[in-house]
Amino acid sequence: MDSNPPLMSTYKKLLSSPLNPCNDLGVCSGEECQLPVIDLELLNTENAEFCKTDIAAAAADWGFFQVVNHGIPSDLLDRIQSEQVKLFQQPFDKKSLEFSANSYRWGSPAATSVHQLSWSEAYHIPLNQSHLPFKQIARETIEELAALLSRLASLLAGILAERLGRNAAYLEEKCTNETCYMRLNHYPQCPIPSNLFGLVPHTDSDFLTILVQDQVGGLELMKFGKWIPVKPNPDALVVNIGDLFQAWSNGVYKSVEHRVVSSPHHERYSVAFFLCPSYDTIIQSQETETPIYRRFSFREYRQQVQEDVKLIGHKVGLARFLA
Ligand SMILES: O=C(O)CCC(=O)C(=O)O
Ligand SMILES: [Fe+2]
Repeated sequence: MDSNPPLMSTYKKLLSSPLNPCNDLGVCSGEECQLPVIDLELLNTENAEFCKTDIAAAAADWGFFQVVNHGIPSDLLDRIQSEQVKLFQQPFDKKSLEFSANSYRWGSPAATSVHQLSWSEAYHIPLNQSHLPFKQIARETIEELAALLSRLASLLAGILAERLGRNAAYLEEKCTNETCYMRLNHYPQCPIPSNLFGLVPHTDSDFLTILVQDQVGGLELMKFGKWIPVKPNPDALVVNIGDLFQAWSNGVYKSVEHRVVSSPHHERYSVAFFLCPSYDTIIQSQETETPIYRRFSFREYRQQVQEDVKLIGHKVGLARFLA
């Protein structure tokens, strides 16, 4: 019994349509880049202030950076990886029958063009649930990782807030398990020779995201108008700024577009942690600044994103919230 979702048969028509050539996705052949690497151990030394400055500079220049000495034990990362393999290796029928559309996604249900097609499957794990939507994965492993990533995300968000001269405790107070979530991603090997998207280009609708990825590669980010592949670093986690931080920082920190390109040779796994505030949190820049964006609540933002995806097939994001 096959464990991979029936992506090929479902999208056969779309993939063979001459109106939809899949060789023009702008898949990059550019050089892999080494994102800024921040050694978090420095926060415990007399160089802590330099380290914080580097974090804020990376968030402003790149919107993406890597962290090493991040405090997540490597054996926990190994454990989550093998749990994830076990979970996705279950027969597809079981995965699709057992889990609601809210907790399991495969492909791109609404895709009408290859540009909207994601060659992947994913589990959504809200942290406010006392039970996981599935029994097949060790709950303790997920909870252990979620707790550590949540602490790390708060630490980084606090530093980024402080560097803006804003109250560092504010984000900690607003971003609780009530709305934060994790996503387990699986990108099956893709037999189409001209690579398709594993995950379509997007920005994240949160304050910041922490990504645990394996060594396969495929993540790319937009910089200087070009797609740049991120070289996996076995010791590092990838951090990226989301839309809410871009708005809250009045454009200082950048929510950068990113995507995953599928591989014809390897499958790939990743885990993402999304730092989100409670739904009624108001996102606004400091009063002393001329705002780029109008003030909005996280609830309003999420609803608008969902509405846009439903009505026009993609997220518009912050461009809808200009002042
Ligand atoms: O798997 C990856 O490398 C990126 C995942 C991602 O961007 C997301 O889940 O929002
Ligand atoms: Fe993302």
